[in-house]
Amino acid sequence: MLTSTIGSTVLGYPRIGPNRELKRALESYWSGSSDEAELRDVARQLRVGSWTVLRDSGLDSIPGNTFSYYDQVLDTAVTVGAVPQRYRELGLDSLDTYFAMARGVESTPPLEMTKWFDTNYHYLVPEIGPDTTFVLSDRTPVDQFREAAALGITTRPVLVGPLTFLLLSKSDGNAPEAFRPLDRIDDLVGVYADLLAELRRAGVEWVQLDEPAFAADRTPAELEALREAYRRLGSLTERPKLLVAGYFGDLGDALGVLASSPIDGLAVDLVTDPAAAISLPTQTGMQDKTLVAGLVDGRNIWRTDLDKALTTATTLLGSAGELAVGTSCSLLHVPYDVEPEDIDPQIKSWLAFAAQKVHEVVTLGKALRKGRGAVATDLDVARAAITDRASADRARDSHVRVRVEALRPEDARRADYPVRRDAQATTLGLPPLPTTTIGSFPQTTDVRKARAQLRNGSIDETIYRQRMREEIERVIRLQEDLGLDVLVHGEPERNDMVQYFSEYLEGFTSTHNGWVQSYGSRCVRPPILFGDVSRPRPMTVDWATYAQSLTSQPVKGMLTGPVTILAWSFVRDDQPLVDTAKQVALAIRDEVHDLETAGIRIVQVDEPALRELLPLRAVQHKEYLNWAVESFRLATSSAADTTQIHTHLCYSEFGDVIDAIVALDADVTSIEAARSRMEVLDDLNDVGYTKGVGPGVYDIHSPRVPQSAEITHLLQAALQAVPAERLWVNPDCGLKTRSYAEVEQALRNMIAATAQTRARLN
Ligand SMILES: CN1c2c(nc(N)[nH]c2=O)NC[C@@H]1CNc1ccc(C(=O)N[C@@H](CCC(=O)N[C@@H](CCC(=O)N[C@@H](CCC(=O)O)C(=O)O)C(=O)O)C(=O)O)cc1
Ligand SMILES: N[C@@H](CCS)C(=O)O
Ligand SMILES: [Zn+2]
Repeated sequence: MLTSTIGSTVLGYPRIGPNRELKRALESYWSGSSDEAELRDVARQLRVGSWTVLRDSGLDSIPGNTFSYYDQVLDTAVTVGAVPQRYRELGLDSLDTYFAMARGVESTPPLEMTKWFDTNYHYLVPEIGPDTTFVLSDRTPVDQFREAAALGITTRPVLVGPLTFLLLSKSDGNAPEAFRPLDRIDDLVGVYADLLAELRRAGVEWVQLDEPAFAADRTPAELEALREAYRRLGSLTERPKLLVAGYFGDLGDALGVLASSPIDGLAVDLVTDPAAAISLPTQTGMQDKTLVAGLVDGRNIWRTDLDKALTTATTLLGSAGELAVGTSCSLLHVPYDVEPEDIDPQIKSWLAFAAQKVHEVVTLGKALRKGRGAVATDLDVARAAITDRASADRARDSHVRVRVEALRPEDARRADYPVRRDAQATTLGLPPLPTTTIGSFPQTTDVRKARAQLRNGSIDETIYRQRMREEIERVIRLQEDLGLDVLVHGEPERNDMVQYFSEYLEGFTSTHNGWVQSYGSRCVRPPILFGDVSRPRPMTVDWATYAQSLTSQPVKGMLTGPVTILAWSFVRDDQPLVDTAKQVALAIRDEVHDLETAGIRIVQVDEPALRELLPLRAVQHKEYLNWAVESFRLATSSAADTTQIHTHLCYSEFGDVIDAIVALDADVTSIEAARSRMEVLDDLNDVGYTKGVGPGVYDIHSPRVPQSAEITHLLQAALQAVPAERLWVNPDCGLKTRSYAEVEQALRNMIAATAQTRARLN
């Protein structure tokens, strides 16, 4: 009989390394500059570092198996033996087979990658079919438990739960139409049972099974599968205690199902779903379980209001066998440590990154166990910071608020599309099937190095700007040489399409080392939006006008839209997102205006995160889509009829947002389509989209260079759905992660395919 409690814990921890050690080790291994032993050594040091920090912080229960070389969903696929045949056939060793699934190899593309719920983290989509042989194939969770144990540290291995794993998977190529990966739940649970037995034999007391898929709408059959799976797992004779973690929102009916299952603990996200604090005490079945109250926000970087958290915890006392405290979700989504950051001291005092959040959880745990007096100093410090933030003048700007108040519906409306279309046709004079790109050209080592040199003071602003201008000129000449119709400046000056803008805007601050994993070795430093947003001066006009001065072809101005700026920032939590979105929209609107005044005739406002912020529950979709669309329109509607507004969306699951894409009212929409073989065009027709559209004709996420015949084929398919007058030709996203060699050839082929298709038009 196991008796241990959980006390205080976090549901997961960052793994890229406090100084992105894993990124560097991975990229060095992939480039052949280091070997497997060196990579494994870095990985081990990172694990040991995290376990030690967590142990020394005083947490009662430490999550294990939170390290991954690329992605935890991919790890799970490998653990349960779900490696598609095409990767097995490559004949690579286990690590390289794993990386082939993650990144592809010359002959074989990678697994599809998509967003992890409504976060900016991406997972690899497992492929499951009726013939997938589930078998326990990898013992990493057991090995890592032993590795920590050898250091005297007891961990609680974290696994993606079996339901969430299958609900995030897709059917493989052999599956009949009616097959769903969840049909295989019984077989998969068998493998989890084997793994749980091995973990128990290794001495594991608690295992955490993550089931965030139940924060989204689920069918009765899926809830039934949840009940049955945990009935089976809970009934095993040889197993550790089971803590099931549901996060990212309201668990709905799954809460009752889990509460009544024979599991030992339930972790609930009280940050995204504070109402659970009211429903939990009424749940039957919790009296013999541990409730981990997720009171510390695992996804945002604000200091926790500890008084409020303790009040919530107090209401939960007695509603479960044990009341433990934790983070709302894994800390994977926040940077490691705010302490070394050179942020304005007042703002810094409002923040908590992973290390600080661990301390908050420990403090809450102590307060619950020993009383508030035991942590009085910590509570005082937190209270002072919360009060300071709530009353800080710098978070409020009366000019911004007056401007938002004065907005009228017509500020977010342009003239009718036919009027704009005719005006733009006259001023732009583009050929049929105009060719363009999505904005970024490769971010070369030289460009990044120049930015690093500017940061460390070894070059000054003048030299930096000169280097960027040289890069812009190179990109313009290349596009002219290729024969593109609408050019871009290539975005060399941007560290990131959101961070760059935040560095110009009032109301934001940014970090030097606040990296968060986005996928694999790729990281972002989400800016911190702490106050009212405004744009004191132009952000892109100099670069765009410089590019335009080099060519007679139109150059597209390039901006990021309000929804994407919010989605990829740490956003203030003291006012509704819609209010913040309007402020950001007005800042972008000012930039659109200035670009137009400076002679830029086409402006693209990217909204790749439109789908990402869509709430997990359908009942909330309408409200979100309304404000998302309105903020885009507010950002773009001051444009003259002659100014062509483009937008760009690059994730393929458009279904739930397709009407919103129409409502954005952009003159031209570029959209991912190559992988779905242009099907999205029919979807757009079905919802009455009648404006310009640029379905991506090749996938920039792969190093593979498309042949012109393939592109011609796709263009022919596109012309079945869209008349030539409305069709644009472009890749499916920006080119920043590719090399010039790939980009040049791919674009050459795209232009050749366009020429061929144009020749057949008459
Ligand atoms: C389009 N996507 C984006 C998302 N989110 C964003 N915030 N931005 C996006 O573009 N989400 C969805 C998709 C896919 N996600 C990503 C995320 C990240 C990358 C990527 O390529 N990241 C780069 C880092 C980009 C950056 O901030 N660059 C800075 C700093 C560069 C750097 O590390 N410099 C070195 C020194 C320079 C040198 O010597 O080379 C250093 O500081 O140590 C910059 O350019 O200044 C990454 O490398 O991870 C892509 C898609
Ligand atoms: N303009 C951006 C959009 C990426 S989604 C780029 O080209 O990188
Ligand atoms: Zn894109």
